[in-house]
Amino acid sequence: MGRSRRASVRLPPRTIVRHLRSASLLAWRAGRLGALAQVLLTVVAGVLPVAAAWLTKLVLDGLTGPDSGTDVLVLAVLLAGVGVLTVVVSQAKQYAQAQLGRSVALSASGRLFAALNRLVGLARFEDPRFRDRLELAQQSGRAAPIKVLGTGLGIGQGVITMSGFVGTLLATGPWMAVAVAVAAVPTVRAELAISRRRAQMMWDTSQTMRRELFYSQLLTDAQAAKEIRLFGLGGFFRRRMLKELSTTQEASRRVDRRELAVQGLLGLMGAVVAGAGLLWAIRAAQSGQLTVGDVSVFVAAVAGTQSALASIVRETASAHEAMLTFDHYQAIVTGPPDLQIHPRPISPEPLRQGIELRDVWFRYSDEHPWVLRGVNLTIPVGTAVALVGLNGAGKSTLVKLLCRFYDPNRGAVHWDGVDLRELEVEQLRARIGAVFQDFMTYDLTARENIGVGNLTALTDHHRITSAALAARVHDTIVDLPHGYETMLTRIFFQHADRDDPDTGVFLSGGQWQRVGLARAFLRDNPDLLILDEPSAGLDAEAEHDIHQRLRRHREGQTSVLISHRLNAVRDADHIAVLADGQIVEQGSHDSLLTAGGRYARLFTLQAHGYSDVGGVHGAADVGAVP
Ligand SMILES: Nc1ncnc2c1ncn2[C@@H]1O[C@H](COP(=O)(O)OP(=O)(O)OP(=O)(O)O)[C@@H](O)[C@H]1O
Repeated sequence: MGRSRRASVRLPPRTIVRHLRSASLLAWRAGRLGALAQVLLTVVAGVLPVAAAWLTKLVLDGLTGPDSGTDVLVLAVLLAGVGVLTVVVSQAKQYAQAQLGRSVALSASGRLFAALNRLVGLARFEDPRFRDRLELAQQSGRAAPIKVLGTGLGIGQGVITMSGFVGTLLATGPWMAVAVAVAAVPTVRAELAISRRRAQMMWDTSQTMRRELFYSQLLTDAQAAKEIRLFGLGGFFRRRMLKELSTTQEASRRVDRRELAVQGLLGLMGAVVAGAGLLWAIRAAQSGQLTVGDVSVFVAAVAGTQSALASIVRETASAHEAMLTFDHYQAIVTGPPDLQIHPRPISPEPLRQGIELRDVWFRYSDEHPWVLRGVNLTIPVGTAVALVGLNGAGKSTLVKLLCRFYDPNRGAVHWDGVDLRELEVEQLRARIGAVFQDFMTYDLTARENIGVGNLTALTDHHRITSAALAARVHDTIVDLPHGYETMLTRIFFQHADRDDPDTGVFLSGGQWQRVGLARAFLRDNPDLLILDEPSAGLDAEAEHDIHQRLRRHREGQTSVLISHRLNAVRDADHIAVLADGQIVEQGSHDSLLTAGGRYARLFTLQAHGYSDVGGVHGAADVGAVP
């Protein structure tokens, strides 16, 4: 944990005040009625202890004084009423707080995820510091506004109670009011220091917490279960998870211990002050200076002032801590865009000439090596361009730049001569259809798994089935227990349904791949079709079939195809070979074979591999070539 991580929890007072305002506004906008109810109940809750103390005094004085009569009974009934009201108000406050908490959680999560969706690129999601922030932001966005309101009201309640008791103290033993106030000064400092320490601890342990979460999710993940069992990794990951958990716990134990020591000392000091006051009050009562009722209200006033003051200090420290973590929420919600946003973005026109990469240099961050080093490539409209290269050559990175998930560090990608940075990014992506190597398998129905490829067609049965037919997965889907409405997961079902196949199914890897293809086909005639290893999980027959279909589907369309099976790319109009971050060869299949370079070597190697075993279609993985 570096120095920068430690420094980040200190906030200037101006920022704290700004966060306080934002958090209060968030709570207020989320539930005005709930917030008002809280304020009202807090005022009542603040007055009640003072009323109870005074009524007790009056009852005691009535009982022991000369004119005891029916008034005492009335006072006793009032005292009992205050007792009942205290319980009712406390319960009502709890309910109002929980209700407000729910509204704030809804509103805060809505804002946070809207901010995440505004990030158009991928870099932030891959930045560990951002992920740490996100983890804390999810907690603090929901908790901080409630805490701020709660602490604000808690302080208000404390002030009301304290004012009542301080008045009482001033009337009975004014020096006691001063002593209680002076004893509170170190408490304020200590509580604020502890709150800072706790916020620091949360930031310092955020990575450990994320790792613990990662291991615990891994141990419960259905997909990971296979390897974990085969390789006997259960104990290994469990130990790692427990280690991370105990590291986090150790850090929080250290803060708890310090808090315990500080609280103990402060409690001792408070007890000494209260004890001295009690002695004085008893002596004063013995000498006839105070009545029994006076002693009771004095003792209640000392205890009440101390506890109200302690609660004010605690609440202040808690608000301070909440603001330190709320900073992460604010940083994400009000953070700058991840990619450069053009002030007046152009709406991209249908592709007429082509896409061009001009001297594109790219690396994932300053700490990473260059992946692309001056790539120049033209993808003319209506042509199929294949990207070929060893594992890690940068093929997927290049297509991610075409979708503008990242911007090049140097050079530019042009869409009909316009830099992608000048185009409206959502509209650009609406013109691109893609199947990625690591496509998603959603825990949704078959229809939705295809429909997410184009939300306007989500409920259009005809379009969904056409896409499924094109990807040759329609027959598989209609054979499922509920056809297109079958859930392609079994993770959401109740225990009682676990043996019922109707509740959801698992697809094979190849079947999923076809669903992924159908998803891409749902985009009507995209201007650019990206196929990054679209057939890696298919059997030889299916692969051949899919490639035939893709060929037809691509016909006349602008497409970029990545495949390690060179047989699948030989029909492309143009083949570009990537190596060492550059295009080292390009041309048609025939011209590249004639040139006898890298492509020719790889193709011959694969072809030999197949002729050795008598195969015809497909080829071995280029990445396997040393
Ligand atoms: N998100 C990322 N952050 C940092 N480095 C990355 C990231 N994605 C890829 N890389 C690195 O960039 C390089 C190129 O990766 P890329 O996935 O583009 O290669 P590829 O040619 O598609 O490989 P493959 O054939 O194995 O799919 C690799 O060295 C990889 O480690």
